[in-house]
Amino acid sequence: MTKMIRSPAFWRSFPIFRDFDDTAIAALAGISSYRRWRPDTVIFQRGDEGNYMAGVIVGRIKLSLTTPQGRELVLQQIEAGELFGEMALLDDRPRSAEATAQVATEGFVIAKQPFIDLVTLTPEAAPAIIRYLCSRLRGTTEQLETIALYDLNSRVARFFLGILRQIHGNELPVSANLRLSLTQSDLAEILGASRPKINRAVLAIEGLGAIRRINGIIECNIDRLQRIAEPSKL
Ligand SMILES: Nc1ncnc2c1ncn2[C@@H]1O[C@@H]2COP(=O)(O)O[C@H]2[C@H]1O
Repeated sequence: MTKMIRSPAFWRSFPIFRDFDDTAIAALAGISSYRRWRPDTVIFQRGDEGNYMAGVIVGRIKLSLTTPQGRELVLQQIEAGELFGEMALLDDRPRSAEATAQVATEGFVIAKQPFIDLVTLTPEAAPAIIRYLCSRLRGTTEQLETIALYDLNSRVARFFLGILRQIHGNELPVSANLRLSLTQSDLAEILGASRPKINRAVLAIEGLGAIRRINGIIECNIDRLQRIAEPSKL
């Protein structure tokens, strides 16, 4: 695995590093170290000092906020090929959310000061980081829109369509199959609702013929999902 994080192709598979030149890529390999996190490990807490950012090679990290009463909002789930913990590193403020490994996860960390030095020396870095942060802000806007403006059936439908777009791009087929590695509790955390309510919404969507669950696979009827996702278009 350490061999893998020395390879330029590995680094360029992370969109933020795609345009880095060979020197910068070699430097990245030199300032990063391999990490392995067991399931349920809290990697950092909100408010901690942030002296590294991290990336996922295999597995899944949850970024979330938790109230003192234990209510949780999942901001994002980070999968292979994605980074997290870059904000505290870039703005010199404490961690803005908690990071937890949801499953056995392998990844790497990049120490703060060497990364800042590298960014200062790499002209491609600033535009790449700006693009990355813009895409994160767009994700947050969509999440806010979904939670604030849509009822739960629409939220679930929008969630399925979001995953299908990650797989197929914006031109979705008429129907597509999904295999989710998430439980209904995970879905409840992501969509900001209780598990029983998510269960009712999934049943309602199934009752409307937009999905069919067979042996862990979700068969999606895209047109019906889109109608539920955007009820005003009905
Ligand atoms: N709104 C958000 N959407 C997605 N990811 C976020 C959001 N806010 C914070 N994060 C990530 O959660 C991380 C928490 O630690 P950092 O603040 O260092 O960096 C943060 C980002 O990587």
